[in-house]
Amino acid sequence: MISGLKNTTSSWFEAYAAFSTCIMILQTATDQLLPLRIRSFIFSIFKRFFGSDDQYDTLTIDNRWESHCNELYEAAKQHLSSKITRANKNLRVGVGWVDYEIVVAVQEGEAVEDVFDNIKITWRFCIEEDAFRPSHNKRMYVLSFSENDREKVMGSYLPHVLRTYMAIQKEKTEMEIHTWDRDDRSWEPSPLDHPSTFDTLAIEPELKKGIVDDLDRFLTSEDFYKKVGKRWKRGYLLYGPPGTGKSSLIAAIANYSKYDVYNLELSAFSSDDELMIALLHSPGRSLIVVEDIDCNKAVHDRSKEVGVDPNFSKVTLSGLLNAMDGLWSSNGDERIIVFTTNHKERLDPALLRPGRMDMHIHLSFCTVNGFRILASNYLDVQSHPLFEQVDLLLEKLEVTPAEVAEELLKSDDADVALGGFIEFLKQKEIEGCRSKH
Ligand SMILES: Nc1ncnc2c1ncn2[C@@H]1O[C@H](COP(=O)(O)OP(=O)(O)OP(=O)(O)O)[C@@H](O)[C@H]1O
Repeated sequence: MISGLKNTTSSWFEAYAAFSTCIMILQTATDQLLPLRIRSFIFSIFKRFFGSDDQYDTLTIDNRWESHCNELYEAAKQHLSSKITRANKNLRVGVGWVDYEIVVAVQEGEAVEDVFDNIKITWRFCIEEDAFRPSHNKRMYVLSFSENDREKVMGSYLPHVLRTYMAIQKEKTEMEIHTWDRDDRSWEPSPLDHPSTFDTLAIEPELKKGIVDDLDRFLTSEDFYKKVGKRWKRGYLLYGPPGTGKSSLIAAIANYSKYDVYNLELSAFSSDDELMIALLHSPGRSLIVVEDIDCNKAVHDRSKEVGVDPNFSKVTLSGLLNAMDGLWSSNGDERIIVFTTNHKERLDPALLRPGRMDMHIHLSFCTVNGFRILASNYLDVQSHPLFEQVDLLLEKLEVTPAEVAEELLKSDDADVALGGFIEFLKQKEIEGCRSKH
């Protein structure tokens, strides 16, 4: 009798195990073969027949919106990472940039549950592959919820997700620098890792104040820009000799505004169209930088555009200007664009005409005030008996802040470093370094 019962029980277990295996195989097959949108649709039909009376709506948040970068996608990504719980079994891990912390994200198809104002929302991350152009794979978040909650989801939940993302963006301390990946046709981020701030910048106090005031006005003037019907954008042209702090000022602007940098290396683009795509794919709250714009032949010599073989065309000045105008008229808000050049006089007048760049900022050789800032940064001294001698020499000679910084770095001992710096300046004087007057 007991052995009979055992037999029955074990056959039940065997049958159950076989059934579970079939279901798992079927689930894996459907997961792999059917796109998530179709799976969600089938799921909603099953729910309708076998589940409660509730019907489900789905919303898809693509990584691009009409060829622009979709910030709601970035917001969703950030939101989901904070909603992962022990119930989630299929996760991805990687290393973040801040302190090399372990970062967790969901695998494709993994459901993440969220509750907001008594409504339940299920999220899934999904990739739609483009078999012919893998670099064009679409990434998306699909959220499903009871159709009765649609208004709450659209009117309160998604704005809440976006607002939270924006608030975190404004507070973040680690900026990113993005470079254009031609194969992937997307921006590749890496840490900016440039400690320059307006406090460490060795430039004249009035100039510094002028830049900071302009930035403050810009960053807090959303309503003003709306009122006067202007796009919320600002352009700066930084010019001056090498080593006078153009890149340092860009990093200071990024660290101050908390905007990520998008580095437009013009030679990396094969055509004006690609440049336009890259610009349109940059998100709002970004600092778009074109460094050494005078080094791009087409950009300072429009005659070169004539007769260029279209199959091998590179970026042209008109292409750059069009892309900028396209960006200026796009909907994405809050953008700063910065051009740098060592030779402003070589730039095409089209780049300099009023309205193109809002502020032209001249960075020049180290002044006495600039030297005081560098001495404080590098040696932690605010006054020193050798300062008088340094001041007299600096007033006569053209020395870049980069040269000063390099000399001051040579010793932690202020007497030694300043003594060495004076020797360096005297040597320059003997060698006939151009004097300022
Ligand atoms: N105005 C400045 N204030 C503080 N540090 C500066 C300044 N200018 C230069 N430096 C120092 O010199 C280094 C090089 O300067 P930076 O790259 O910013 O100059 P640049 O004008 O962009 O030069 P280039 O035209 O060659 O790109 C910086 O990392 C910084 O240490």
